[in-house]
Amino acid sequence: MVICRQVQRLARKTAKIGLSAISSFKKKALHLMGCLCSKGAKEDANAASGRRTPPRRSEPATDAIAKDSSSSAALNNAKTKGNLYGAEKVVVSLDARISSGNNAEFKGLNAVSGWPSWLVNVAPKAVEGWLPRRADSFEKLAKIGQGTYSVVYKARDLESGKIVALKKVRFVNMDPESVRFMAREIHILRRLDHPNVIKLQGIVTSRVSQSLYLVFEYMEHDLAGLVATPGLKLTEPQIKCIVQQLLHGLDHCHRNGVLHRDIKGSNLLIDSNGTLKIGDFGLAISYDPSNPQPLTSRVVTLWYRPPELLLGATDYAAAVDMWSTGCIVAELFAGKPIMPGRTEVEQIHKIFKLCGSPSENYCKKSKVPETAMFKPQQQYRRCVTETFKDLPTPAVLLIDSLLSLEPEGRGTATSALQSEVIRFFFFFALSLPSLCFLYVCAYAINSLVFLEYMPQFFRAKPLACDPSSLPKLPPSKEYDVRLRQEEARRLRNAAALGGPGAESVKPGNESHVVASRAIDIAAQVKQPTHSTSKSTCEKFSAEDSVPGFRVEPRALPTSAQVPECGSTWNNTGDHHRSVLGRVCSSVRVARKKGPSNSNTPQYDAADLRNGGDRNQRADRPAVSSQKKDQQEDRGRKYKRIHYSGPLMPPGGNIEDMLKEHERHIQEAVRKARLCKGSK
Ligand SMILES: Nc1ncnc2c1ncn2[C@@H]1O[C@H](COP(=O)(O)OP(=O)(O)OP(=O)(O)O)[C@@H](O)[C@H]1O
Repeated sequence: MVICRQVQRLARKTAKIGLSAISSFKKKALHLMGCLCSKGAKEDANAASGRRTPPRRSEPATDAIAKDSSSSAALNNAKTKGNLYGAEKVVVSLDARISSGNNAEFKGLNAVSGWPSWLVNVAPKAVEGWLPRRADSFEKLAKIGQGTYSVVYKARDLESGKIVALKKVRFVNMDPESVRFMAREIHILRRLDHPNVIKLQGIVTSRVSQSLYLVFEYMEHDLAGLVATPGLKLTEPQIKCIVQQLLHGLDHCHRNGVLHRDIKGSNLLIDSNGTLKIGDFGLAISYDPSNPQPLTSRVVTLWYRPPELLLGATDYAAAVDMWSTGCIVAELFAGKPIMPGRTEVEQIHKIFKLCGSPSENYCKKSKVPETAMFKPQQQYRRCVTETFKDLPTPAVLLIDSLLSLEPEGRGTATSALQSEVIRFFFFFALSLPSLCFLYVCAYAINSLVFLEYMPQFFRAKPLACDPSSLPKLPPSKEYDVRLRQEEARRLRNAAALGGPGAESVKPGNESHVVASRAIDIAAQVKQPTHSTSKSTCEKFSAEDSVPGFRVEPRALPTSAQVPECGSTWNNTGDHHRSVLGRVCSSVRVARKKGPSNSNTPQYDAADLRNGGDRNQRADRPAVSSQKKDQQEDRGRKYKRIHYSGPLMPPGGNIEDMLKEHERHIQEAVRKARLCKGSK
């Protein structure tokens, strides 16, 4: 009887699960339909083929994506969030008119609703169904982050009393292309809804500046800041917990046809409860695996960029995010970035040194003809397992699979999480003795299907901890680490030069203690933070300063550490330090020697924010070298054409080029030293 009842209950539960699975499948299908006609992807396609997408004022880049959010479901959703996005009454009245399909009328309504015309004219769908929040309904508390295109503030929502993050995005002369790319970010954010993906809560328009504020839930930490916390060593269960959340978030993005294309520590935000959320969808794009479109290869921050993108691939998918995930997993265990290349050339060299030279098959399969040229003369053997031999075996297996040169070898976020499903299956089967045959099946499936291919990372003990068991620390961000480094350097320079400020760091002086403490802190910082090309963002308008909080323009950090190439990583190893940031752009050097990229895809303004200027942050040192130009003319910056393609001239020799490249770096470092000495 008991067994009978249990079976009945089980049947009912299964039916429920089945129904919810069907409805979630329907939802996903709807999402997918939305992205099938993604113009974001088309734009990338145009960019890759060298065509410039003419600005179409009535049809923004992300128009098609927005069809999804313009559905009555999305509007209903907006209604439920009436307070956040505007008064419910107004949204309801919008609903009727929008559904009439009169776009012009909608634009007018939006203008009436308070959206600036430069936004509704270019990207009406981005804000469809939402009403703007007023800037004065927030109180800025502090600047907490700075990105390439944005400044992030901690703020208080005066209506709800909640603490939020305001990401301020400024546009240059309301350039329609930049607005369109911004709109794409908004579209993508509105489509995603998952506990491990940052939620866009609303948009604030500013009357006094040509900018928008995106309102997000406030997150205390980012992973880059956490990893760089002096003295902090994450335990294996904590690392598993972080990676698991990251994979869940990525799984949601990929299932919804979104590639993030910038997975890195500073974009993985963690709140005070230990919940990780993927943030910064500025480079994200909608894609349809069944109808792939060429995409720009100039995405993903250099250290986390997969080999195929470095080689100029334009046909790629979710595997690019999986490579970055592999770099993150290894970084969490090693306590520092594993492949901190200074240039694209150095980056690909580091990859080959760790993951082995590409095979003949890889070169043949690669759709980028230049791949074969990158085959180093000296054959590198893959040494991922040796390099990480001190790490737990399941972790090494996971890293090894995620860092596959072949994108197909990296698996998917779903497959990386599969072992979890199996664990659940085990539990389920064990809890019902009458169904113990399921246990046998589960075991058989697991050993046959997964044991060989799946890293058993999440199944092996120790298991992932609960997010609430992640370290409780004061708010820490990559930005905080940078500030600490900058302050230490400033004090160090002042002491060395004996100039103004030197007095305050004389021994015996109390400030000296402060200075040496700051230097200590900088010395303790385990990981270099990523300098970004914020030349333009560093000029703050009066609007940026808030009472009691003055925002000072800051110099960029110029030093970072570089571990020995090919060295073995462990959790305790000392970090090699080296001077960076003064390196001339060897990428430019390489390109100067190269052909005039005749057979290289040209990326036009359509992808500027995406693969062009925005991505310059990826090539950090190269960015620094361009900083001056950018300061000179921000407007012109948006007109520059960037391209991705061969890093080497046809017939060139990779070894010679690397030697030449190294020589240029050494020369630049020597010059910088001389310069410093002569001051
Ligand atoms: N919701 C949030 N809560 C707290 N801090 C945040 C939030 N969103 C972003 N930040 C902080 O601001 C920084 C910059 O934000 P974000 O990455 O979104 O901007 P970006 O211009 O795209 O930056 P980047 O060019 O570095 O990718 C992040 O690294 C993070 O530390």
